[in-house]
Amino acid sequence: MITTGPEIEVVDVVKTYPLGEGDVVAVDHLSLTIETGEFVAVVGRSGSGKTTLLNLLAGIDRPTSGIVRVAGADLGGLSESGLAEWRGRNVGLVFQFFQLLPTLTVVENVMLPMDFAGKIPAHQRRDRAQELLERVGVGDQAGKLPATLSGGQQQRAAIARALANDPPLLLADEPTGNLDSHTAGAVLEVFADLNTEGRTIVVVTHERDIRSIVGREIVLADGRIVTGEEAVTA
Ligand SMILES: Nc1ncnc2c1ncn2[C@@H]1O[C@H](COP(=O)(O)OP(=O)(O)OP(=O)(O)O)[C@@H](O)[C@H]1O
Repeated sequence: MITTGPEIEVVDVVKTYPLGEGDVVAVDHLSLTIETGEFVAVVGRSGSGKTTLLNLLAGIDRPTSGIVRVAGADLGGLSESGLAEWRGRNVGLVFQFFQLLPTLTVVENVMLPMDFAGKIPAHQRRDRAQELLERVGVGDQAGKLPATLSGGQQQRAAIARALANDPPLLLADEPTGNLDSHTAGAVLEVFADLNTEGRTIVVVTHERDIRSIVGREIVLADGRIVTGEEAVTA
């Protein structure tokens, strides 16, 4: 994982969504830097812009204005296909509702991003997928269909899938939002372990205990980063 400069650099980014009676400003002149190897939580009330920010970092959305540099790339300079290729190699995504393909077995779900990116040689993919599933504690579930797993097991499988192409950066949007508190804590521990291996991790979350796990909390309110008193009440 050789990188130069910070893993993430956001400079004066604005994201607006057109709405009938005027634009919604989801991200409002936001700048931030996240260094390689950081574990950061993005918190804030519903509608504060957390998911929008994460989607900008993943290159799923493009900013209305401003610069987004992630994992060595200026995302504004990439075409749609360039973005998809960059994402496949550099970013692992984890979502609230796991989004495993229901007709593929768990191990096949983990192999899928390897097939798309072509970064891992074909003959290594199944063994690598199995190893990743074992790494996150669900190696014994590899041959099953996702629907037969518990929520926590499905999220572990989704994390293994996010690691498929060994990305330097993991982005997770409410990864524990659909789990009970005990299971949520265990899943957050998986992220913490992956962070100690040097991976940069950004998690959007509503978890109250997140501060004891992550290195830094970024508090959003109305599309801006807030600090001090403002952050406490946000
Ligand atoms: N596709 C869209 N079209 C129009 N408005 C949108 C769109 N996506 C988000 N918004 C608006 O942008 C603002 C920020 O939304 P966002 O989903 O980023 O917030 P959030 O902090 O992730 O909220 P939550 O915690 O509820 O998921 C909100 O006012 C939302 O209604």
